[in-house]
Formats: sequence, C-alpha cells, structure tokens
Amino acid sequence: MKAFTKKIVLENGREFYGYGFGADREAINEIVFNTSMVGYQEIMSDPSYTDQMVVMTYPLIGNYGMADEDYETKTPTIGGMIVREYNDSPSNFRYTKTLNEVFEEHDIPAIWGVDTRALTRIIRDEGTQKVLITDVATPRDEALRKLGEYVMPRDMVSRVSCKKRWMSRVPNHKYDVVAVDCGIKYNIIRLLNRVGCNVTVMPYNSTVEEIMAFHPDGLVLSNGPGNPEDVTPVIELVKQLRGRLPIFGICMGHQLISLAYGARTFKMKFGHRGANHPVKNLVTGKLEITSQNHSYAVDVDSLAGTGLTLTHVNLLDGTAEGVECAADRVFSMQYHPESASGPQDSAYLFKKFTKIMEEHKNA
Ligand SMILES: NC(=O)CC[C@H](N)C(=O)O
Repeated sequence: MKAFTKKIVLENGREFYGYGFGADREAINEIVFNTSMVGYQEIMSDPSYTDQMVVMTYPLIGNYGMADEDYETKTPTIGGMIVREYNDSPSNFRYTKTLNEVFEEHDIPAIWGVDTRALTRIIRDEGTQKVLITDVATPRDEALRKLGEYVMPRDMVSRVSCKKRWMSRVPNHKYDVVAVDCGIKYNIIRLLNRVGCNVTVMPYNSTVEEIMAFHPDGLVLSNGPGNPEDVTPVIELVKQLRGRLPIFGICMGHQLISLAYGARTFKMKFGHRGANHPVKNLVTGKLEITSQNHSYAVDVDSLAGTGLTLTHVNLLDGTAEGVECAADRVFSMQYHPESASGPQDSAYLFKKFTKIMEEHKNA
C-alpha cells in the first residue's frame, strides 16, 4: 500500500489519513456531509458550499468526470471535498475534464481514502465543526492550534455574488424576472428560462431603484453561502418590495424573506445536505423528495404573527421547508426546487411563480 500524503484534523482532535488530490495546499473550512448518490459536479460548483469541506457519503466519486454543461457556477468556491474512493478515469462520453483537474484549476484541496462513514457519524453526533486539511507530517498539536485560532469568514455572499448585472434570455419570453444573486445556482436560471422568463441577474446589494428600473414582473432571491442574518441588503430589499411584486425565494432567499417578515433563523446541528429529503406540502398533502443544502433553518414558532404561513415541512425533523404570504404574492422554499442534482418533484414551483406573475400583471 502506498504511503498516505494528506490528513484531515477535526476540532475535536480526531485525525483521518488519506491521499491528496486537487490543490496541494493547506486549508481550514467547516466540515459538512452530503448524502447524494450522484451530483458531485453540481455540489462542487454550488456557491452555497463556499468555505465548506464536504464529506461525500457515496463511496465512489469522479467516475463520470465533469461535463461543461453541468456546472452550477463558473468559479467554484467550495472549501474542499473528502471522499472514500476517487476515480480519475471517467467513462462518460460527455466529460471534458476530471474532478481532479477542476479542483487543481480552482485551487481547491481534496482528499480520498478516508473512512467517510466514521467521519459522517462524528459530524452527525457532535455537529459541524472546523477541519484542517494538511500534509500528513503536520504535528497534531500544530493542527489543533491553527484550528483554534482560525475564525471562519462571514462575508461570503459579497464574495460570490456577481459584481455586474448579467442576463439570460429566451426567444418570445413572457416574463421579465430579476434574480438577486447571493451565489445563484445556474439551474435556477435555466428553469426560469424554461418557463418563459428573461432573467436579469443582479448583485446582492442592488437598490430598489436599480431593480425596478428593469420593470420586473417578479423577483427571485437565490441560494447562497453563510448565515442569512449577515445578508442585510437583501433583507432590506424584501421589506421594501413585499407587496409590490411577486417574490420567489430559494434556500438563502427563503431565509431572507422569513427574516424580513420578522421570523427568526437558527443554525442546525449538522444541516441538511442530500438529494433524498422527504418534504410534505401542507397545502396539497403531497410528499416531495427534495434536494437540500443548508445549515440554517427558519424557526417554525417564530412565524406566528408575521403574515407568513408554513406551506412545507421536513418529514425527518419537522423543520420549515416553505412559507408563503399569499396576499403579497411572496413564497419561498428552504430546499432546492431547481434540484441539480436530485429529484425533480418540486419543479412545479417555477410554474407557480409564473402563475402569480400572471395574476400580478392582470391585477
Ligand atoms: N443553499 C443555501 O442557500 C444555503 C443557505 C444558508 N447558507 C444555509 O446554510 O442555511
């Protein structure tokens, strides 16, 4: 057996040895786990994973390579990836690069050969924590000192949001939508295009005047990394625009709508990350299998008196998965109706958005 080259050290002192791939550098991130059986490309390019080191519980990663059409952003900011077995010889005819090459290109460190089951149990039992990926020779004491001193950054949305507005348009469009970019996943834009929307993607700190200058039929608030309480420009935006035009929030966008209406958010022990989370639609009684990626959640009890009603609930732990203020034509989901990756049970929500934009136009 060849000698280990890298290791990861957790805040609790546990070490796991393995082999480095991607960028050959040290990094400190927050460790989280994802239970999706496919979708490592969408995960590695989802901006909501900024500064997070993702443990993939599925044991084989890399085997279908990376395809140009499947990125969720052009410039991945994921902290890193921890996998059981990495396969560097993809067999998919669509692949253009290997995962290792893309990690190298974007200076993202990764490690394979790790007992990801044991690691995931630690995160599940003790919660998310800081992790150091480093050379196998780094003394444990030095690693723990670095972890202790490191303060996780809080300005992540400003890092991943676009700096200039950009557009994604379709022929014979029916609706003009402004998407506020907190770290938007491309599949949100693709699915809006598919239901007839021209999308103008705008920086997260755009003003009401800048947004209204495009005469949008509706506003989308995107997913994004970090604590929603830090994203005050978008919370302010919702306070000013609620009732003036339809608003559809996704993940971070859902948390920001809830905060703007006066509800509270809290950080969960280890979050929800995977492509198989059961959610109940309380309006129809139907169950959806959903794609998820979040650490924070809206406190269900704090919704009372805000004007928002709970529309969707997580069947694993009862947390809030969707809220709505029908009078304002505002609704939002904690999970990812755009999937990428994951089941497409929730794509109906994009049609719901066009329906309320239609009602707003005719009102
Ligand atoms: N995907 C997201 O938008 C995540 C939202 C937020 N960063 C959270 O972790 O809860």
